[in-house]
Amino acid sequence: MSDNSQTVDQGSISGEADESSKPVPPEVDLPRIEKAVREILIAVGEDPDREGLVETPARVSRMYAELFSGLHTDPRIHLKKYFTEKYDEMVLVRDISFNSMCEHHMLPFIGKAHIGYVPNGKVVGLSKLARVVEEVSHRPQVQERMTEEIADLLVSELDVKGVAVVIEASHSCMSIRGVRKPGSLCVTSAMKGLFRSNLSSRSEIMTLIYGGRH
Ligand SMILES: Nc1nc2c(ncn2[C@@H]2O[C@H](COP(=O)(O)OP(=O)(O)OP(=O)(O)O)[C@@H](O)[C@H]2O)c(=O)[nH]1
Ligand SMILES: [Zn+2]
Repeated sequence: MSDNSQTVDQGSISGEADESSKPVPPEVDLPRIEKAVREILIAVGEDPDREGLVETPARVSRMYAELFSGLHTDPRIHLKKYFTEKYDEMVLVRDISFNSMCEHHMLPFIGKAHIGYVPNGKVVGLSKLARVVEEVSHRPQVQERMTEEIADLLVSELDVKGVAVVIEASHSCMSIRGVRKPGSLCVTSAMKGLFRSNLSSRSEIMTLIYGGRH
């Protein structure tokens, strides 16, 4: 077990540094997670002191710190910096890959987000949309809420004329356990402003997202 200092053990195996080298948010209680993981190992009938598992609680605690890092960040900051442009046509960033954790089972759901918007004078750097996805996905989530949250952020921060967020993901909780349906894909969309009110804008953005691919 590590002490309370929140410092991150760099790991003893070379090449293992990527996950553990990320800064851990000060709010995350690594020793508490370690303790809980050790308890789970005992509860499922494992010996947490056997060689292969000795480092597992510490490793899993760092992993959760990373997977839930979005609980301690504010994605709005990425939308504060924008460019004033006259461009008032659609902008689409397609195929933004993400991984999130379903809040029902704490298992990953993995997929792609597509974000389209029509600016109202404010245009953001394209990477900022991916940064928003990163932060919103690194929380315990359900796909529908994640989709709405991204759309709402663009409305509130950029005052866009319209935003369309489409997310497609496969949920491990449906493939590796329970109903066991690998290959099923969940598709959600949130349409705001003119994408909600104007059918032709809506079908145009869907064509830009899926055109020629399905
Ligand atoms: N709507 C929605 N459901 C989700 C999401 N992630 C997981 N789920 C579902 O959450 C539900 C939880 O159902 P419960 O009946 O409480 O839990 P369970 O007994 O483990 O359900 P099964 O998965 O059917 O075995 C399941 O149907 C999951 O497929 C999500 O992002 N959105
Ligand atoms: Zn689940």
